[in-house]
Amino acid sequence: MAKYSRVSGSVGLITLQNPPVNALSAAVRQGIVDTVERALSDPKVKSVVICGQNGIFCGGADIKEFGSNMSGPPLVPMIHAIEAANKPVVAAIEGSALGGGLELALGCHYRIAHSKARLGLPEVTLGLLPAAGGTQRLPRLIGVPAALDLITTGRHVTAAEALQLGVVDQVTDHSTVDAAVKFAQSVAGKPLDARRISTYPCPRPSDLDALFEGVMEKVRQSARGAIAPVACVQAVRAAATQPYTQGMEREKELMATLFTSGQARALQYCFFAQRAVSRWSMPNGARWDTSKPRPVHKAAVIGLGTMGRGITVALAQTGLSVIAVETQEKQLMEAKQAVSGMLERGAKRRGVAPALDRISYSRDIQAVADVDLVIEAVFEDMGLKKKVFQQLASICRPGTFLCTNTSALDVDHLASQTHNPELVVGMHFFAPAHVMKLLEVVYGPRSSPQAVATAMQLGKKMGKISVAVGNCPGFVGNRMLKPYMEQAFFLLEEGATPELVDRALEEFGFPMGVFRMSDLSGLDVGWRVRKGDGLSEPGAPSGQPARIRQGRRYSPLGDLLCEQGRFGQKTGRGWYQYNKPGSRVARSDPWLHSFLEGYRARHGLVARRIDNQEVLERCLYALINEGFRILEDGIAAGPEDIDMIYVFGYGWPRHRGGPMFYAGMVGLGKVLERLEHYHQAHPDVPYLKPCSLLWRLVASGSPPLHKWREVIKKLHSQL
Ligand SMILES: CC/C=C\CC(=O)SCCNC(=O)CCNC(=O)[C@H](O)C(C)(C)COP(=O)(O)OP(=O)(O)OC[C@H]1O[C@@H](n2cnc3c(N)ncnc32)[C@H](O)[C@@H]1OP(=O)(O)O
Repeated sequence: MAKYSRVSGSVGLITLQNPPVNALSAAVRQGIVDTVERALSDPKVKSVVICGQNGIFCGGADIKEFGSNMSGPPLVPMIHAIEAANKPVVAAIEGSALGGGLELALGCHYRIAHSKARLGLPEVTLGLLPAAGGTQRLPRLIGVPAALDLITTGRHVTAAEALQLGVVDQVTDHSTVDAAVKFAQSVAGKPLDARRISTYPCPRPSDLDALFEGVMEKVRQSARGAIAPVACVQAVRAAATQPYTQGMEREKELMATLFTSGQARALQYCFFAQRAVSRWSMPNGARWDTSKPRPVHKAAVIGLGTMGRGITVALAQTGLSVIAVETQEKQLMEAKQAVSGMLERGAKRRGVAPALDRISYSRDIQAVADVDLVIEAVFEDMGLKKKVFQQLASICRPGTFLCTNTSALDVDHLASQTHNPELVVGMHFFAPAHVMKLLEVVYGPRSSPQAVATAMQLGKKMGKISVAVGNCPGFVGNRMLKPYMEQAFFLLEEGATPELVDRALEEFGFPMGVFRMSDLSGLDVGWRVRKGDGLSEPGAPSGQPARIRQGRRYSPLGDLLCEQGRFGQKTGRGWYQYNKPGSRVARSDPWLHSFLEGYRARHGLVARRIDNQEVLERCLYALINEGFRILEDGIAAGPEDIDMIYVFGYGWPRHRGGPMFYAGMVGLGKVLERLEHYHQAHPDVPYLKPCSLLWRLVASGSPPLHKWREVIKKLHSQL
């Protein structure tokens, strides 16, 4: 919808009305067409202002409409009609002008923005391109290199940057609509030919071919198989090399391919899933909309290793007062220096003052007595964490939330060390904690809804995608990683190399394959966990075959590498070799290959040819199967939670939507059939046995992902 009024005697004011972001739904587009026509045909109206209600200009096309049959007037002719108008049209930009919203503004003759407004063409993040003339008008207005940057990254720019680039004509700190109306009056009757961007020649850089080749190369590398960024470059190239009308044809043609692509569906799913996970629920019925968080002004971090330092930085940058505790003097001094460095670098990047004075450091845990919330981040050892929780329970004032940063340990067991287990939750950060977007908020059976709500809200304030999950070994992310890694090890035993497995996963879109990732995070991490689980020697009972543990197939390959001191990048050797300890460039290691050959010979294993498809099916379907078990167990409330954990914490390619979405795209029947096939071939690998929820979903006709919750609910009610 769009409201029309006449203001200051001669200015037609069109206000877009579609809360919350004034998206360009069919009704809004119809409203714009009607009100523009009305303004242009009213002889009293000499100029026009377009604005959005509630302080936001326009969040772009209505993404919800993309999945359905589009009706209503199309954007392109609507924007052309505005540009062709014989009265000046001014866009008054408050809040956001994004996607189709900015394209609408580019069709106007002038743009005035509030200083706090953000502008951008984020279509690429939805698997699309700015197909309402954005790829053709923006390069004509601001030049090819700047347009390529905005269109291929989708980044939002501030009003100040938009002014500097020439996207807007004026920035105001006051009422944007008042400024636009005044401006519209001042330009009434002035010639408009020079204000129609589509008529501008596109500035042609002298090194056009080199420029586009360079950008295409960069985009291909960072896109990891995503098609939209490549199409964006092709569309801008058309603007630089062809007349406007032909450029528009090219834009339309490229958009047609993207619009119906699986990648666009996946990315648009991610857009909504990212927002859906904040509407959390627990199996006991507690929910985001009925649980009130308590404000947190002062927090404490216990333990200033890598994780504790990152968490301290993230809290301070959020504006909280932080007490950072480390009992070892040397560690404390080192941590203080490291935290200050991180804060200074972050502040420099963001052009703000570093939040150094928000942190006070202490060696004495008693210093946390009056904080609202504590995040314990000591070494991942249950004995040590228990001791800290017992201390916290006696030191902290009543009502203090006690959170543990653990990647796998039993949150409920820690809660039982305190007098108030309802105040305890897990906050599983990902390294580096001040950079990584994911936070798993882990509730135990006794965690109160208020504790969960408070941790979720704190995560949001810290700029994290917070996902509430139940308590089980590994929670969601690491629990699913186990079968994935296990399959990768088995593939090595059967004839693959780390290079082959990693290449398949990287071509799929992961930034790093499983072995390169393992070298980065350190092989000793998993070794410690396996030892704790009694899997790795010497915990395993003597006399049992080397490749069987606890009655199931086991690969000791990772343990054997650790026994050789090959912990990955930090020791300069792991699944790959590195120039020196700490170096990041992985090189193939002949030692590893002959080690694998020797291992296979010792165990009577005959190497066979393994292709990319088998790598993907075995690693990914085993991981997905565990995802279904997690849903079945009620550890995650829905598939969106799992998908966002994998997209934001584990490098799952966003254009593939997350593991559960991917399973739906492949077809649940196919996933089931391949799991059955592999389980028959490897009956001693329980992770390959299709779980009952997957069977049930297939039996109920493989419903679309948004209907899975109904099937899960039925399953739970029958248990
Ligand atoms: C021919 C094709 C031409 C054009 C193509 C396009 O224009 S594609 C769309 C391009 N636009 C975008 O990508 C912008 C997406 N929106 C945002 O980035 C943010 O929502 C925004 C506008 C910066 C506001 O952020 P804020 O944090 O304030 O709110 P939130 O993100 O939680 O959104 C609030 C609710 O609005 C829904 N929503 C937002 N944008 C759209 C949209 N374009 N279409 C439909 N719905 C949108 C969002 O899902 C939230 O809904 P809720 O139910 O509350 O979760």
